[in-house]
Amino acid sequence: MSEPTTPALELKGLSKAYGKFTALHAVDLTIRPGEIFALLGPNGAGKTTLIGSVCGLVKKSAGTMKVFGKDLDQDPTGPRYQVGLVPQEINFDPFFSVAESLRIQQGYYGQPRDDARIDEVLTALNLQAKKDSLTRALSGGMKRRLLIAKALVHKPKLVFLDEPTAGVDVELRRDLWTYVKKIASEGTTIVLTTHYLEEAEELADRVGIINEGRLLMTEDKAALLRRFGEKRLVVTFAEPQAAMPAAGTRFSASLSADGRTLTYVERDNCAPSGELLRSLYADGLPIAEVETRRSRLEDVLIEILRGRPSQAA
Ligand SMILES: Nc1ncnc2c1ncn2[C@@H]1O[C@H](COP(=O)(O)OP(=O)(O)OP(=O)(O)O)[C@@H](O)[C@H]1O
Repeated sequence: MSEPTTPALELKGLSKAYGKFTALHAVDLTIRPGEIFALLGPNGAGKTTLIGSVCGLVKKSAGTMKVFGKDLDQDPTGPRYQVGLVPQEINFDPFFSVAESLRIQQGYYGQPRDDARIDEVLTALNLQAKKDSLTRALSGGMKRRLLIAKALVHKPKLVFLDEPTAGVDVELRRDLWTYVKKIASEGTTIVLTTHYLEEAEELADRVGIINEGRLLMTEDKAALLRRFGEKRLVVTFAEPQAAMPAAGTRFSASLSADGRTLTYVERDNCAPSGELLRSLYADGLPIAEVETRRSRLEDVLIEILRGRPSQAA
């Protein structure tokens, strides 16, 4: 049996009320060290409130929060030195240069000046050429790169990325994905919120779904896609079929009203769609086009938020 490891983050009954409005309802969440966890949910679900509570930007109403086993009520500052946050909003002093603002950040986290680390982060985020520019002279995308550099320069062990690639170009998205994977492989724990589900699909080991302040589920991404996902085979015939072909009946496929397309939904424990296709060819049906489509995280999330998963657990 493996040794129990101390979670990177442990939330128990975390609640937040803004006046009469409850933004977080007793959230329990454990993040394992070294994992990339994507917290997904619609606008206003409570993602930023959760992250803000851990980072000390939001005052929780109830519950406990532990970072690497240390209770933030008992020590609100020490454990937070191990945390980095990429906030949604750009928040730096426009009068410092890029390098200066990173040096200040190192000092703020009680670290000695480390120019090599600054260079490393700037290179990883493709910002090296702007090292001596004033931050106010950066473009929007470059500002976002700097925001990420600032969150990482003190080598945090737990990093929150709150919509890190909102409104940025494809190149930064790719750079960031590569860098996030690299630091995760070196042991950094990442909690990510994103509305780009492709981003969660690319990066996350595990996914949590939050809605209206309630954590609905947490699950390994691959298992979630297997459990709720489906594969769809759509066959278009060159000539309309008057009735469902025999093979389609055997596989419980469906035929469109105009007889032109046959659709087969393949789920776990179903016969593979390749078998149906082979039967259709063997029966000499006039197949013009074949298309397959696998559920993406986006499809799964929509189903779960609608409260009617495409397949029961
Ligand atoms: N300072 C505040 N005062 C009152 N209500 C607030 C405050 N901050 C957040 N809220 C409310 O709390 C709820 C959760 O907001 P939060 O910013 O955590 O959502 P989110 O999941 O991060 O959304 P988004 O995806 O849009 O960033 C929202 O209904 C929001 O209006």
